[in-house]
Amino acid sequence: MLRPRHSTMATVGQKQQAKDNIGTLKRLWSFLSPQKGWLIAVVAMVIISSCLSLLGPYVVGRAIDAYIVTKRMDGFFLVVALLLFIYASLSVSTFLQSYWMIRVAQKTIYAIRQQLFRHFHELPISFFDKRQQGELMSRITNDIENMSQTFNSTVIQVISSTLTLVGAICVMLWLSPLLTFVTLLVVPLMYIGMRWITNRTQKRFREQQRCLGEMNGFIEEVISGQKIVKMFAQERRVIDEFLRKNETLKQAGFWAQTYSGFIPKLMNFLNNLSFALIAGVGGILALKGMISIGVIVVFAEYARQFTRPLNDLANQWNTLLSALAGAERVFEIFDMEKEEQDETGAISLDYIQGKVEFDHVVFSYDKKQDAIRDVSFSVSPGETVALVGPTGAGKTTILQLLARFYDPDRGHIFIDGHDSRSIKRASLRAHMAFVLQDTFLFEGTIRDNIRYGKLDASDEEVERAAKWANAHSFIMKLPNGYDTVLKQDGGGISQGQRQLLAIARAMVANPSILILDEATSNIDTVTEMKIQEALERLMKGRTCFVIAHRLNTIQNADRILVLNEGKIIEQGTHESLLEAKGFYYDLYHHHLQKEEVS
Ligand SMILES: Nc1ncnc2c1ncn2[C@@H]1O[C@H](COP(=O)(O)OP(=O)(O)OP(=O)(O)O)[C@@H](O)[C@H]1O
Repeated sequence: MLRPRHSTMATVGQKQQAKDNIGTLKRLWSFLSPQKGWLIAVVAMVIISSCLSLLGPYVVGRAIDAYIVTKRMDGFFLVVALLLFIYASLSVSTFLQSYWMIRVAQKTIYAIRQQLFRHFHELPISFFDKRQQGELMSRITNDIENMSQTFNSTVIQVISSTLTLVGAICVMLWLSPLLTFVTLLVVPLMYIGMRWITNRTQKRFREQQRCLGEMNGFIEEVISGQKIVKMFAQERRVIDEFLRKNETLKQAGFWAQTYSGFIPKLMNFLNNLSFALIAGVGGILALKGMISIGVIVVFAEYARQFTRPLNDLANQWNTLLSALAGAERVFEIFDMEKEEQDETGAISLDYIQGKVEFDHVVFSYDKKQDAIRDVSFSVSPGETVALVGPTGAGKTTILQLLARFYDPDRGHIFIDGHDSRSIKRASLRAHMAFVLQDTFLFEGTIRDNIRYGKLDASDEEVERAAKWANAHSFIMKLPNGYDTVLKQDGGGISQGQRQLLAIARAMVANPSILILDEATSNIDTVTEMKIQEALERLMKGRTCFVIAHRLNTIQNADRILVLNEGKIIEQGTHESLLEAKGFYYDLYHHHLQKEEVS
């Protein structure tokens, strides 16, 4: 009873798959089409080389009948010279076809990679929040590489194999329809075998790519969090987890390769079968004088030429399926909705004073539970606001909304009186600088890392900012001063020094609004004092929002916003809040004070 239902579902699935594959191929074509001219040249070369490879055996067959069987030597050398010419031209045309195709492939892959990388930058922060870095990197590296290899060889192989097949069948039919029929007897077997195999391989290849992406994500996570792994002695658990992922990948890879490995074996068997049939039936026909020995030789050679392209097509089919699986994953990223475009008529602000207003702002990440619930407050230019509250209270979310990484679901945020939605995101962020807990430094010189805050800053500006940020003296002690190259993510300098560089970077940007997420890590007292002093200089005259952990920062803030469960429950100065003996009072006595003491 279940069987028919099952097979109907399978057919629907296959139809959908075929539709998806055609869709993916169409999208690939949109990337290939700018290279149309070169593609035409490649196809021309493929046609020439396919004709030449068909011509060779035909000339050999004719030579056997005309010269060898009849033992005539006149013209024999001419035939040899002709064969030399055919095979030399074949070499040249095959060289040109692959040289031009590689050119087309590399240009196309370059365009896809470029577009994908650009697209990554247009995606909203929420996209990155939900995904592993390594898995995304796998798409831009592995999947694209997979496509590149397919472009390099598959297109040529598919065209050349198809042409050779059609050409061989035509010549065979012309020479002997009966022997052609015998040769073609194996084709239905090939079709059935291939269908059986490819139905199984595509699923497995997709699974293999997915597992590879997942494993890359895991590796990336473990390598970047290696310190934490060691600190918590989690090596065993991590290795076990890797073992599980590796095992899944091995299984997926094993079945994908095993099924696809059946193809050449099947082809080989059918090849030999058709060879035997030609020899047997051809021999009988020759004995009866119906065909010549030369024709049998041509058929035997064509049978090889005939199954080889089929074999190639089958192999290429696998490569193509695997590349299509990769392409699907790449296009999946292209289909992700970009960060909302700036509203039409959105303005750019050359200068902002730094007045910030939240007006009944409500926001939820998952559209189920509100992270920010009806938050309203107003901050004057130059004011320093400390955000305090227990973990998950919504402090970071408020700052993310301010920088328009997300927009409120309800309510408004005004900057200098303009609704933040009416300001271009880039323009708004250009007036802000961030000094976050985990300072991200890029691979490059110290100078370039500071200059990241303002790309056109002069060397003098960079050094002035570093001096203000108390970073100059440690930079000068480094072997190459400002030209010292930092390893990826600032490896090679201390946590405190990284923070000083982050302050210098913000300083050079000269923002009107500063967003600080104070680091909680323990830093020696001298560096801590340097950071404190640098921050005070940086904050002066700017509107500052600080997720505060240091008592000192909180006490010095013009205003403290106390958050709990997404709501502002109290606000005021340190003294006034203590006097009120409310939530802040408890927080101060039970948490903030202790943290400071420790
Ligand atoms: N990217 C996200 N996707 C879904 N929910 C999120 C996301 N980021 C934060 N949240 C949720 O939103 C709420 C507020 O989080 P938020 O990070 O703003 O708190 P916080 O006060 O900054 O906490 P902490 O002091 O621990 O950094 C929490 O319930 C949190 O789980």
